[in-house]
Amino acid sequence: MLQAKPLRSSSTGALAGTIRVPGDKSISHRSLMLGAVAVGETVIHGLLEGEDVLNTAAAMRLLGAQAERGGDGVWRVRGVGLGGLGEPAQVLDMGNSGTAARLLMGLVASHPIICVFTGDASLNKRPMARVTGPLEQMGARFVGRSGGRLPLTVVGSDRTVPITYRLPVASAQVKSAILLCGLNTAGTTTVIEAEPTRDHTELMLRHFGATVTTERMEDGALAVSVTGQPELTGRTIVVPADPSSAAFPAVAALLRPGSELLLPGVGMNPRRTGLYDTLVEMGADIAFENRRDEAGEPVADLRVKHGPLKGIVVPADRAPSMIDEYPILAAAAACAEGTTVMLGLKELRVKESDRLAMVADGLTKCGVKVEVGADDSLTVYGTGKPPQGGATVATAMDHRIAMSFLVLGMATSEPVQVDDGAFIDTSFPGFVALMNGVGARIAGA
Ligand SMILES: O=C(O)C1=C[C@@H](OP(=O)(O)O)[C@@H](O)[C@H](O)C1
Ligand SMILES: C=C(OP(=O)(O)O)C(=O)O
Repeated sequence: MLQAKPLRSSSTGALAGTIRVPGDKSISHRSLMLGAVAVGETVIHGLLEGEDVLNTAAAMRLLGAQAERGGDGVWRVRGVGLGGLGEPAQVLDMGNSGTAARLLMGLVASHPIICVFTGDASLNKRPMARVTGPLEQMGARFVGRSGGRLPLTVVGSDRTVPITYRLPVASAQVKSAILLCGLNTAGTTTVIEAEPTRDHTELMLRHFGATVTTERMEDGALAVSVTGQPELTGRTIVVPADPSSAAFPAVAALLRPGSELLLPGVGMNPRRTGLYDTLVEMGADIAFENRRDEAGEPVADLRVKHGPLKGIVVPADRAPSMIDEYPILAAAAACAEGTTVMLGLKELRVKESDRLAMVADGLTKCGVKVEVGADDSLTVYGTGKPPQGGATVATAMDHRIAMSFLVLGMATSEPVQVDDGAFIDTSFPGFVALMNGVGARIAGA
């Protein structure tokens, strides 16, 4: 259990400089998992060394792969080959990370081994039936608590069967769990998604040598198929800076008069950039410079300058491309002029915390008028003036809630305190030092 770490963020002057945001969390998890089932060595540059990803690395070692950081900061994974994962002698503790738990359950399900998964108090509340259901259809078995929560035991099988599965909820984690089980299953496994979710699993599977096809169906949905039991070969991976983490310094720069920040090499996969589209629609001055591809993923250097923001309506169909960015968007909306309406936020209720409730409560405490709709929408009434602040906000073991309110505190009349900043290390180690290095005033409270 981490020690609670209260933090206080006070109003700042202009923010200026360059922030090198750490590596993409989604891509980092996947690079370790696929490296572990490939033949030969995978070399990973820029792996996120956050708690969530370090838990994945530890789990891959317990399953028989080698995964180590070299003295040069580069990670090297020596894989066991597809189908070669061994039964772990210990419980797989995935900490705070839904991605690690759900994707790894999929990967081990097609191996004849038994794995016990657990997590921290936040992860053990999150729904797992969304992955255990389809994986059971493929032939794995699960034994655990009622209600489909961790801790639970996966009884894997080397006789899994391919399925065609239509996602009942827009989730890249569910899609990926099924594709990763399909990877070691003879035949073709297909996942149909009505709304496109992040496609890092598909891109990386191809990079390692698997055949993955994407086909548009008559109703507009996408059918993503993986051909089972390919030969995967170790690769070099360059992890881009995480657009979900870059969102925090980006919004901070937008809010503070006179600011200009450069954020180099940020991942610009179109399935991840909904927040940036939204901020530009709100009037933000963001330049996407030097657009290029790095190891199969588009990246750009973001130059963000302060300027006024106006309220807008954010449509529900944009949610999958900015699902983790609503807390920081809400902080921006609180400082904008006019009303921002965010539609289709039901999934926010099952993240590290109930993000819809936590954001609404925290903003209310900071003097911002908000409404949560019965349709899981969030309306934030911005006045164009700095919100009051002067409150302590609860974070409920949620890194993104903590960072969002620390950014808000840079712009409020009185400081904003968060009850616990310890979980920031799950996704953005070094956040406080990097932000203070460009002019923020975040300190222990
Ligand atoms: O696949 C992934 O790496 C992720 C998918 C999303 O979750 P869902 O699939 O539950 O929407 C996102 O919220 C999470 O931070 C990372
Ligand atoms: C939801 C998140 O991650 P996970 O589902 O992996 O815990 C997140 O990082 O915002």
